[in-house]
Amino acid sequence: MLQLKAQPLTAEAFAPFGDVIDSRTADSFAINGGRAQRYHDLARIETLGDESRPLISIFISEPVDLPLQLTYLERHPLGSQAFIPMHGERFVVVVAPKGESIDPSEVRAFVTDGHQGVNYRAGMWHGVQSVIERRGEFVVVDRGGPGNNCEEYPLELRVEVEGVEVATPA
Ligand SMILES: NC(=O)N[C@@H](O)C(=O)O
Ligand code: NI
Repeated sequence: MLQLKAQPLTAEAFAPFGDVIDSRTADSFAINGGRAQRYHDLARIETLGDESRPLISIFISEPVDLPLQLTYLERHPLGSQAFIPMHGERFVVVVAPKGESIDPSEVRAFVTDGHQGVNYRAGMWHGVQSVIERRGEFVVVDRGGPGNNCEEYPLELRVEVEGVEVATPA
């Protein structure tokens, strides 16, 4: 079993896998007469294939137990997938580079700080949404349309997250 320790998520470390969505590290410009700031174009949405279109959904997810145990990673070959927490929820992000197989030495694990969302590039291997500490509500932006857009790769993973309260049952 592959054992990993989640590292704090940064845009630089996550850059090979996608975008970190965070107003604190993004440029912005004034709109609405100066009453609001627009943090513009924070992630690249990919929707591939005929009749594809972007979807906006909401996930309400129970927290995972820690250490996080995964038995596979998945990918969406036809589109990107973004997760944006609605109430400051933290989550574990496990990723591996695109390809027809996964080299265990290239798997990376991160933990978000509650302000951050992520956007996985199309075809990027990742663990399923894994909110920690409490039930989470996320805006999800990904791809709809024909074709199989979810493939799994079996991989036994155990991810430790330091300094996290144990989730209390809902
Ligand atoms: N199944 C689904 O919509 N979600 C997964 O793709 C995930 O990454 O959590
Ligand atoms: Ni996914």
